[in-house]
Amino acid sequence: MLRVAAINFLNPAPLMWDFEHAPLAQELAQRYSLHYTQPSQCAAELLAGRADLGLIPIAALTPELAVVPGCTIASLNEVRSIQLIVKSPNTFSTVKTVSADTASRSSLAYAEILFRKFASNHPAFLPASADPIAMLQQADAAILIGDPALLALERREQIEAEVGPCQWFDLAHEWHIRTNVPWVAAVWAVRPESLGEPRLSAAQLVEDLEASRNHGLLHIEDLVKEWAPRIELSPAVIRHYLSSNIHYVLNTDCMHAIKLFRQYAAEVDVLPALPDLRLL
Ligand SMILES: C=C(O[C@@H]1C=C(C(=O)O)C=C[C@H]1O)C(=O)O
Repeated sequence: MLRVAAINFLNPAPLMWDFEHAPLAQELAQRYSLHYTQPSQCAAELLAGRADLGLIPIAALTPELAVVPGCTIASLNEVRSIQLIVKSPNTFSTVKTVSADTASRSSLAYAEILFRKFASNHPAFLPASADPIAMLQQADAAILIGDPALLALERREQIEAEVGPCQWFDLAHEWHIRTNVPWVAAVWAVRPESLGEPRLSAAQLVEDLEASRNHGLLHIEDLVKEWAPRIELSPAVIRHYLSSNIHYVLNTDCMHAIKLFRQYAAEVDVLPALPDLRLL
């Protein structure tokens, strides 16, 4: 059994289709045991050896882990679910404090790169839970990721009525316009020693994950129906998010983007260098 750390946000739902739906869920349950948690926690579990496979932030990749080819959580331009909210009249270059959701790893490093490399600013990051009003009451800016960011966008007027006018930046878009590469958040990473006879082969793993993603993308309408009662977002927003905001294919542009992200993150001293990306 491969122990899998998965994320319980809306965006990985298409990747998880076969694991959560008939007809393949039962068969996959013989090869994989799933456990859902937050992105930062997935990485911690994989690195601590409590999981063998995890959907992990690219900020958490280390030389010991191999990237599984095929799937990713990325965005080609606007992602919606990663918001940097800046209280006016501050801008990228004047913000001094950023209240940041600790569920995130990649997004925080992207924000640090945007501040340090592209705005010559070095604000302090204050860890916080994902409550936009409380966050903006204690800092010049806030970073929200995942479902709380999507929900905050819907409550924008109410939030600004409490904390004053703000500028809302989509971090994937901000990264893309400065670098011209996709914004990549997460990949499936595996501890390579957990694969092979008599356990699962690498080829079977790649096949299972890609098939699940492909089936998920063919069932976007079913996912919209499943998620609409679970989250306060309109079916149209969920549909657009799953079919247009998030990009699920780990292509060569995304691989290049991961390398560029890690190179910049090392340059501005946010993450250790990762010169050789290990692919399964
Ligand atoms: C796009 C998103 O991707 C997530 C963001 C991550 C991060 O910032 O570390 C990690 C995993 C992804 O599921 C999101 O949740 O909004």
